[in-house]
Amino acid sequence: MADPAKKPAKSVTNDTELLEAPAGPSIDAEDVARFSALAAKWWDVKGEFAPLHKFNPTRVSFIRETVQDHFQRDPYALKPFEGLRLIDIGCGGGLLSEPMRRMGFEVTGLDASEKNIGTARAHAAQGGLDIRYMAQTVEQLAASGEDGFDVVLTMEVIEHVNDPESFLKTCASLVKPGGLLFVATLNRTLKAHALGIVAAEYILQWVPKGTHDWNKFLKPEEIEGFLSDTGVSPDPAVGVSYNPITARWALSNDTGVNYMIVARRDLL
Ligand SMILES: C[S@@+](CC[C@H](N)C(=O)[O-])C[C@H]1O[C@@H](n2cnc3c(N)ncnc32)[C@H](O)[C@@H]1O
Ligand SMILES: [Mg+2]
Repeated sequence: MADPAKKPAKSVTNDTELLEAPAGPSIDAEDVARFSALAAKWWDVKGEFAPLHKFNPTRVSFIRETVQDHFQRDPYALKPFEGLRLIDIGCGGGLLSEPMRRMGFEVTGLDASEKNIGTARAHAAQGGLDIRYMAQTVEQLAASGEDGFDVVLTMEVIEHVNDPESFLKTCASLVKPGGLLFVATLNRTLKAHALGIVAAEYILQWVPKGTHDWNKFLKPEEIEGFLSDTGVSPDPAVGVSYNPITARWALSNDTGVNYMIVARRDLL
């Protein structure tokens, strides 16, 4: 297995680690291979994906509250989202797909890495969760004539793709009339470089070195620009910040490091 700290070779054809990654305009094969190499670690709360586990409760409750308000669902229901279709694009090991299924959504989890999908499937089966997992690119799914989704999630993925604009436009095309798109990523600021890369990868070593490329981080206005002619309208970005004193993540007004954007498609 490749050492995730070391960048795999560039060539797609000469590296077996990379062969399993489907090709497509948004695929950064090197990046997908880095996640594949860690596939077994997705559910290790103390492993390489510890930060995702740590901020999962914050983003899951944000999604829950936003969807509840938007679709006027009962906040006290055990499974408030029954009857709604959700797709988790770049689902990795299913850290979001699973809580979404538990809240009643009919869930499709899609990832470019066959190995990640293998981990996600095995974990969902252990928990008795019925989730449709697919090792595909979003472009392949969109081209297959798939019906739209009430909720489209692409969380912590866009900073890992090539051609983020075409990737996001394809994601937006999957949102049904009246539906929602959630995008989460890191901002291209000096602060995000200091905290998201220098601190997280080198000082605290929360994630393997090389996990992120600062040049691929996006400013909220760039995401808004990509969405401008897609028919989905973005709300203002919401920050997600880490408090080093309480060691907790929370929503905040500071979009300078991690942030999420919700965009809405009008009903026909
Ligand atoms: C940081 S992980 C995020 C996982 C998950 N969304 C979460 O937040 O828990 C990024 C994931 O995106 C996947 N990925 C990268 N580029 C992709 C693409 N173009 N299409 C689909 N998945 C992609 C990787 O394989 C990896 O599993
Ligand atoms: Mg990331």
